[in-house]
Amino acid sequence: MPSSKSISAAYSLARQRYADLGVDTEAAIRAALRIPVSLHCWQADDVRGLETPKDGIAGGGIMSTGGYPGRARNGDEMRADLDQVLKLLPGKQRLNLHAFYAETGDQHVDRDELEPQHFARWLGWAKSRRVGLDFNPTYFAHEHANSGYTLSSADPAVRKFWIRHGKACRHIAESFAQNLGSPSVINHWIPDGAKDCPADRFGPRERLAAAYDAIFADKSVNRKLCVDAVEGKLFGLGSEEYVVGSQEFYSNYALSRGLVLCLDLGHYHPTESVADKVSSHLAFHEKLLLHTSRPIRWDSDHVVILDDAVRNLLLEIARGDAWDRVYVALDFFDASINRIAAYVTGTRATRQAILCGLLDPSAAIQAADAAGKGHERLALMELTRSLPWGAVWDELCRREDVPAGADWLADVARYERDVTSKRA
Ligand SMILES: C[C@H](O)[C@H](O)[C@@H](O)C(=O)CO
Ligand SMILES: [Mn+2]
Repeated sequence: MPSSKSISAAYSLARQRYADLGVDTEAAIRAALRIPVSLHCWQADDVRGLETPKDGIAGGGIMSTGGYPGRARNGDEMRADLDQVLKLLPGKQRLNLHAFYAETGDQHVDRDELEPQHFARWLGWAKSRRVGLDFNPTYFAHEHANSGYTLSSADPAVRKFWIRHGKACRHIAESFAQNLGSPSVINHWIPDGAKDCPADRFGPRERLAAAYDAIFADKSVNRKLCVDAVEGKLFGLGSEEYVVGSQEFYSNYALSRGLVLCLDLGHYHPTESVADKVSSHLAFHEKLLLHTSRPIRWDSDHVVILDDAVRNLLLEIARGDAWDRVYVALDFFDASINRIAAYVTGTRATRQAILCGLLDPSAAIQAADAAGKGHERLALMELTRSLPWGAVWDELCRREDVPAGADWLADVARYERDVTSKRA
């Protein structure tokens, strides 16, 4: 358990070490704290949603596995858990809600009839915590998703149902933004696809483009408040062979319609570098939404750690000075470990990657490169791996009055003893 004094002492040595490389740690700390990270609400309850009591897992292309006790069972428990999580995190956080976390009491309200009032309790919580809200339509875990196709379904009734849902969600996101004074990023992801070779790859994609056009045709929604994003992937559970909303589909769709493109670290072939995609997309797209996640062999949505994929992604944003062109959000769900610790680990790792990006001695590295000294560039890049960023991180935590190092584990243990272990 590092004392405040030893944290400050280690920091002052680290500060000098970075200064020698032309890096201002004070500016990096300030910037790292300012960048909002949007916490996904669905780690709290294993992506089950609040609509109706569910015994099973959420159907539709994603799955949380594990049986660690203490998952949140209702909105109040989710919010209590999130309060605990927020106490352990430095910096600015947002909350990312999914539509099936609507709270409608005893009344059944189907997805196409959702309104801002059904999220009043979430909004009240967000207001009192001074946290911005982001949003997602829930195009899965519903009888109209059972065929494996939603917005791209060949059945016009199914398609229209989901179009109405998408439209309803945009109004909800807009109202969050109006009430909280901060634009709400709404991310559209659908599970549509085929387990095996489809007979027709064209039809679903043409229908999907038309369905989205119908959703985004609603000009009564202010696109400065409701920031629309679309998220593709390579494959999903049950859509191993064919994903209608592929990366290529969404890249072209977002560009041609002026929407934000979402890149999820779990959505590509394991050898693809998402970091390398950033500069290609930002040469054409105005903004990107980044989902930090951790795929292990497949899109398994493991808790984010400070691995090369996450570090390189945020480093790329730093080197391109593209902080105001990205939204950073989390996307993982692990039911096999304490869920509060999962949140804290994943959110801290994401913010640590942001800090590491901001601490990069890019100017020195780029100067070596420009001088044709590839060996110096390489050596400096290697040096960054052993620079004392951890001392800067601890200082950042100290200034925010949140536990440094792994001291937060004691708070997690206390909360588990007093709260989550008592849940049946
Ligand atoms: C629950 C989210 O909508 C989901 O995780 C999505 O963002 C995704 O990545 C699906 O694979
Ligand atoms: Mn995602």
